[in-house]
Amino acid sequence: MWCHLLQMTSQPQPSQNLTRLRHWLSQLPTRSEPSLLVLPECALCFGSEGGWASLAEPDLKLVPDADAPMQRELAALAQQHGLYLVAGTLPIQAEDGRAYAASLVYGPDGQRLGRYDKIHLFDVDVEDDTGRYRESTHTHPGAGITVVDTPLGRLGIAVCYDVRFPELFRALADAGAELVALPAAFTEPTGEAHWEVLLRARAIENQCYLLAAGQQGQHANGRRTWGHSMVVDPWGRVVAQLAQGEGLVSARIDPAEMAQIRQRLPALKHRRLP
Ligand SMILES: O=C(O)CNC(=O)[C@H](CS)NC(=O)CCC(=O)C(=O)O
Repeated sequence: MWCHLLQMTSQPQPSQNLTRLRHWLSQLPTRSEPSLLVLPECALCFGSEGGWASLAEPDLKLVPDADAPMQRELAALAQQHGLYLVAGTLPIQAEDGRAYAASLVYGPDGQRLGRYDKIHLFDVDVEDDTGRYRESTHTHPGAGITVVDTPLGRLGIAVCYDVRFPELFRALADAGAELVALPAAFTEPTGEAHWEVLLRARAIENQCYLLAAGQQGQHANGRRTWGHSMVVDPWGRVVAQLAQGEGLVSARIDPAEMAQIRQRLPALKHRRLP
């Protein structure tokens, strides 16, 4: 079975980004078995000053007749292309005027299979042109983990800065995750220093696939993102990668190989601390 990552250079307006997304979906190989596609963080609306919370939609599962064009379009695209889709993140309204950074998962019939809200928010000072990141001013943190069963295996979700918190990935592994999708928008300096090491460490220590789809390039607000979207296998090998530019990254998922790694090196069973 195949998984695909889409690396994007998303802009503030959903319509522009949807055009790019439709283009890349048309480039996907047609296969008889369903595949999985992971989009980057903020795939449909990236870096609009104050725009994030104003674009926020009600959760369509909770308010089925809501005006929620992004959620309706993503569900329709998953169905049209017969994909399991991890739709990056999009803003879902929070009670306090901020928005959750929600990563929604759709099945090939367009049904929504899960929602994960980014838990760890990027309130960090970085040595780049932006300098000061304070994600929590417009984003409400999530509070719980999410796993979804797919034909490729049990899929956990984490978002971007979450990759620095190994306890989240251990909780996903404890919940049976065999693949973890990671929509991201890493900064250039932190990406260059840490991105690949963090991804490979999370894959090795939890003996799972890491499916990390990043933003890359220059965005409307002047930010530059690191890209290097990659699939890491449970042995920690980078099996597919796109350093720069928009595009698809594809890799085969091999559940039998993962089972063999877990059997021969049963570190997850050798844990002695709680
Ligand atoms: O705000 C937006 O428009 C899109 N969201 C992001 O870019 C998010 C929050 S600012 N970025 C990260 O979490 C970077 C993490 C990172 O770079 C690291 O952990 O080193």
